[in-house]
Amino acid sequence: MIEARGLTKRFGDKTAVQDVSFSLQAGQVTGFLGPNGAGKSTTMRMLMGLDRPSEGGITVLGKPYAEHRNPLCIAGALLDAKGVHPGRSARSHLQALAVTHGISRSRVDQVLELTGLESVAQKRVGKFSLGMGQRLGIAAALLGDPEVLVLDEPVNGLDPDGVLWVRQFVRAFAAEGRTVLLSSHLMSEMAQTADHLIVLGRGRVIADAPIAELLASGERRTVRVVSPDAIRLGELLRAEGARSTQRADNRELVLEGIAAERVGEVAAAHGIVLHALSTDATSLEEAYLALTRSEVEYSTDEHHADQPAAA
Ligand SMILES: Nc1ncnc2c1ncn2[C@@H]1O[C@H](COP(=O)(O)OP(=O)(O)OP(=O)(O)O)[C@@H](O)[C@H]1O
Repeated sequence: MIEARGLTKRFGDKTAVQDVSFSLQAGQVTGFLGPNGAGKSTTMRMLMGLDRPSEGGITVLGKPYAEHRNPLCIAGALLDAKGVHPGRSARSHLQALAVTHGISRSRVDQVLELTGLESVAQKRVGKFSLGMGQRLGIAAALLGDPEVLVLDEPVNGLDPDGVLWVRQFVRAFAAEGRTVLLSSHLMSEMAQTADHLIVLGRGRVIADAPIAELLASGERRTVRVVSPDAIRLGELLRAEGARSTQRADNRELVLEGIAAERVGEVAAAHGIVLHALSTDATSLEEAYLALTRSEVEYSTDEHHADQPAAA
C-alpha cells in the first residue's frame, strides 16, 4: 500500500531522514513515533509529495503520490491544521478546495457530515476551537475519498472528547480496509488507536512491529500488592527472592521477580490480609522509552559536542 525504500532527506548538512524503509498495510492504523526531530513530519511530507527525497523514495499504491492522476483520491493528509483563511466558513473553505480539484459539491456535504461539522458549516473558521479546526483539516483530507489518510499529531491539544473522536474515526476508516498513518506523542492514545508502530530515532527506523510485539519485547511484569501488613509481607517475599519497593504509607508493595499467585499463597500461608493484588504489564510508554533512550541520550551528547570548547 505504502512503501518506503532507502528514503533519505538531507537539508544542507543535516540528515533528517536516513535510509528509511517500511511497508504500511491496508486495513491498519500505523502509529509513527519518535522523539522530537526524529524525522516523522519530513517522512510524511515526502509521502505526500511536499518534500523531494534526497535518495530513495516512497510510493502509495505503487507510485509516488504526485504521479497519480487524482492524488486526492489516493491519499489525504492533515499535516498542519492552520493554513486556513480565518474569514471563510468551513463550507466555503472545503468548496474552494473541492472546485480546485474537480470534486463535487455533494462530497463537501458528505465530509462535513462524516466529521460532524454540519451544524457549524457556516461558521467562520477563525472562530473555530482547536478540535473543530482538526475536524476541518480531516474533512479536507477526506475530500477525495482517499484510500490513505496521513495525520501528523491530529490529537495535539485536543480535549478528551476530541481525542476520542479522532480515535474512533481512524479506527472506523481502517476497518473499511483503508490505510492510516498517524503520528502522536501521546503514548496511551497510540496504544489504543494503532495496530502497528514504526518508531524513528535520529532519522532511522529503530522499530517496526505490531504493538503487541513491542510490548512483549520490553516485558517486565511487576506485581502490585496492597496490605495493612505490607512490611511483614515484603520481608517474607524478599526471602522468596522477590525484589520490592514499598510505597504509599507502607501499605503498598511493587514487586519484581515473583508471580502474583505466589504472593497470594505466601500471604494466605501467614494469615496476611490483602486489599489488592494485581499484575501490571509494561506500558507502551515504558517500551517506547526503553527503545528510544539511547537515541535521545545520543542526540543530547551530540548537542553538547557541538558547543565550542571555549568562547
Ligand atoms: N525545512 C527544513 N530545513 C532544515 N531542517 C529541517 C527542515 N525540516 C526539518 N528539518 C530538521 O530535520 C529534522 C527532522 O524534523 P522533523 O520535523 O521531520 O521531525 P519530527 O520527528 O516530525 O519532530 P517533531 O516530533 O518535533 O514534530 C529536525 O532536526 C529538523 O530540525
